[in-house]
Amino acid sequence: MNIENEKEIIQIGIIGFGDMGRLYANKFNEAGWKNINVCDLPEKYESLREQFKDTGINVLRDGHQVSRISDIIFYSVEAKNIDAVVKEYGPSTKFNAVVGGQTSIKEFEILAFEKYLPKDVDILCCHSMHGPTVMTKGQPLVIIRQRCSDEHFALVNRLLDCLQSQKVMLSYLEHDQITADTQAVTHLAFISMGTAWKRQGKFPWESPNYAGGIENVKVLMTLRIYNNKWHVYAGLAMMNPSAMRQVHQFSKSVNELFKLMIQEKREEFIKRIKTAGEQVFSERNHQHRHILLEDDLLDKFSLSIIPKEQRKPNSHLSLLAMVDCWHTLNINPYDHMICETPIINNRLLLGIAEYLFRNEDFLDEAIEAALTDINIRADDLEYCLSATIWENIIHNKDIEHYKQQFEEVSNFFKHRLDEASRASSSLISKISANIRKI
Ligand SMILES: NC(=O)C1=CN([C@@H]2O[C@H](COP(=O)(O)OP(=O)(O)OC[C@H]3O[C@@H](n4cnc5c(N)ncnc54)[C@H](OP(=O)(O)O)[C@@H]3O)[C@@H](O)[C@H]2O)C=CC1
Ligand SMILES: O=C(O)C(=O)Cc1ccc(O)cc1
Repeated sequence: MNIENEKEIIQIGIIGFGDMGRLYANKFNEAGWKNINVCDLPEKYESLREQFKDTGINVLRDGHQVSRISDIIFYSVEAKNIDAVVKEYGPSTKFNAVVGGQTSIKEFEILAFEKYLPKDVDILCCHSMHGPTVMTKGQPLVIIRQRCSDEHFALVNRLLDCLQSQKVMLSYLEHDQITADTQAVTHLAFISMGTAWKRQGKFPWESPNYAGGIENVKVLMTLRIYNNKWHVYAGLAMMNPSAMRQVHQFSKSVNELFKLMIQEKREEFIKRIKTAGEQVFSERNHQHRHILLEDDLLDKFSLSIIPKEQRKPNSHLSLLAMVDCWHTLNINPYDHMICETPIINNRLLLGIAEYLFRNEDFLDEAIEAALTDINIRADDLEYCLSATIWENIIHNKDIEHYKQQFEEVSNFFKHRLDEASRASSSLISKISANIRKI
C-alpha cells in the first residue's frame, strides 16, 4: 500500500458511537483521515446522521454496513454487549480487514473476535486508559496484538499515533490482570464512598471531615466516577475474571479494620496498618516517589464550603483498607503504573495513599482518629456497609442491581457532577504537568 495517500484511501469503521467511539472518530477526523464510517444502534441512525452531517464523519445505519466497507474496525460498545454485537456484525467484516475493540476487559472481546470473525481478518485490540473527557496525549494506550500481520500492525499504529498516547504492548491476559489489580478495586473504594455519603444523606462538601487536601481528591474522584456510565464500571468489576479476588479482599480489609477500631484493639490495629504501609511504600518503591501531591495544589480544587482551618481529622478507613488490601494480596501498585489511568491507582488513589502513609504525623493522626474519635464511626460504619453491598452485587454479577445502586447515588449528586468532573480534569492535568516537570 502507498503510505503517502493512505488517509484518503483507508476506510475506518467504528461500531458503537458513544463517548469513546466519538472521541476516536473526532481524533481521526482532526488528523485528516478522510473515510470514517460510524454507527450506533439502528434506531439512532436518523438523528446521528443529522447531527454529524457537516463533520466529514459518515454515519451508517448499522454494523453490517460499517463492516462491509471498512479496512480497520473498532468495536466501541458496552463490554456486556460485545459478544452479541460481534456475533451479529462480525461475519460481515470486509475481506482482509483488521478488527479491534475498546472494551475495558479483553478476555471477552478477544474470545468473541476469535469465535465470530472470518479467519482472513486480523485482530489488534486497544484500550485507552482514560475516560472520554481526558486529553489523549500522554495517556497510556494498551495495544494487544492477538493475530495481526506486520503490515496491519504498522497501519493501525500510524492511525493511533494521532492520539499521541503512550502505547503499551500487552497480552490480553496481562491486560486483564493489571486492570483487575488497579481499576476494579480502585473503583470499589470510590463508589463505596459515594454510597456511604448518599446513605447518610450527606454531601461531603458540607462536612468538616471532608474539607481540604486529600479529602478533595476523594470527593472529586468519587463524583467523577458517578458522572461516567454505570456499565463501564459494572463491566470492569464483573466481567474481568481476575477482579473478584481484589474486590473480596478490599471489602474484607475495610470490615476487619473497622472491627479492630470499634473494639479499640490499638496495638493490633497499629501493627496491621504500619506493616502494610512499610511493605507497600518500602525502599523498593522509593524511586517511584514522584506523585507528590501537595496540599496547596489540592486545595485549589475544592468543592467544600468549610474553611480548611475548620477541618476535622478523618480515619481514612478507605485508604488504610486499600493499602492493607495491596499488602495482603502482595500487589505492588507501583508495578502497574504502565497502565495508569487518571483515577486509578497511580496518580490519585495511589497518590493520596502515598501522601497519607509517607507522612508519619498525618498517618498517626488518622490512626488516632480511627481509634478514639467516636464522631466519625457513623461514617466509617456506612463505609463498611457500602463496601459490603458493592462486594455482594459484584460477587452475584447482579447487573440490574448494580445499575440501580449506581444511578441512585449518581442522582443524589447530580447537581454537582459536571462541576466536579471539570475540577477533577483540571486537577488531573495539573498533577500530570507536575509529574512531567520532575
Ligand atoms: N467511558 C470510559 O471512561 C471508557 C470506556 N471504555 C470502554 O469503551 C466501551 C465504550 O464505552 P463508552 O463509549 O464510554 O460507552 P457508551 O455507552 O457511551 O457507548 C457505547 C455505545 O454503543 C452503542 N451500542 C450498543 N449496542 C450496539 C450495537 N449493536 N450496534 C451499535 N452500537 C451499539 C450504545 O448504545 P446504547 O447506549 O443505546 O446501548 C452506546 O451508544 C466500553 O466497553 C467501555 O468499557 C474504555 C475506556 C474508557
Ligand atoms: O479515568 C479513569 O481513571 C477512569 O477510571 C476511566 C476509565 C474507565 C474505563 C476504562 O476502561 C478506562 C478508564
